[in-house]
Amino acid sequence: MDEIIFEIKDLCAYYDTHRVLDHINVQIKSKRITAIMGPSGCGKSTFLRCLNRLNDLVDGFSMVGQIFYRGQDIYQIKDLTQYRRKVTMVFQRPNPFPMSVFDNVAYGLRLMGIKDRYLIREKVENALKRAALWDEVEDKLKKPAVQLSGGQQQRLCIARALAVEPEVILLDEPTSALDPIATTKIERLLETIAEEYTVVIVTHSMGQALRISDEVMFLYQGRLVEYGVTSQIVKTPTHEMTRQFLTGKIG
Ligand SMILES: Nc1ncnc2c1ncn2[C@@H]1O[C@H](COP(=O)(O)OP(=O)(O)OP(=O)(O)O)[C@@H](O)[C@H]1O
Repeated sequence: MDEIIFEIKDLCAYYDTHRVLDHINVQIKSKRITAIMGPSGCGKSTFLRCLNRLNDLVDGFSMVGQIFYRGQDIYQIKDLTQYRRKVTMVFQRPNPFPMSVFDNVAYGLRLMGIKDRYLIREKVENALKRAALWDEVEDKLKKPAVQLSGGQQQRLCIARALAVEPEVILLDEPTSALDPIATTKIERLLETIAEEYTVVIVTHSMGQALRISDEVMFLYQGRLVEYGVTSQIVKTPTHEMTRQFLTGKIG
């Protein structure tokens, strides 16, 4: 039986009075890659950001409905830092901190109160290896992270997320600023980490969704118009909007 990690019940989201998510009901499976697709402005990023409450501080944002993470209503959670350690986010543009490669990955570990230098070193190395970056940076650990290439910086951000041992990695178009080679490396990496983690990714690329995702959610004007196994939906979409999106008539 597939384990459900997120259950979203009747989620509506608003910026002031503008409704951008419209009665979304969906369950997201654990240790799978779920892609969120749909035309520009349909609410993909807003949905993703709801999953770790990143919209909380956005002016004018409000929502109704419920999001359960492992059965717990996330809007009842008091310790958001702890929650965001479990449900972490990687953004569209790589955003390494202005510090060394090593310190970027060690940052969250130190924040957790880990002081043992050997343990930090071991966890940093491990995270960089899981992010398929170790071989490229093992002799650059003390160099500023901003000196890495864009693709390396994005894998560093993924390593930073992995270091604190999350359960879910949310990614908002993580490859849109990268070239095809860097994109392929990130896609391979996501496929590998999905054996251990739940991955939810916003992507504009049908090819990317097909290559890496198990399930896909199609949003259209804030509504979830289709959800299911990616290969099946691509072959036989049931909704007219999905069909139009797949054939490039809307995008
Ligand atoms: N901070 C904000 N304040 C007001 N409106 C917003 C804000 N952020 C997003 N919106 C609006 O909410 C709607 C959904 O935006 P969202 O970024 O979630 O869509 P998206 O599908 O991710 O778009 P894209 O593919 O272009 O990134 C859009 O109409 C957008 O203009």
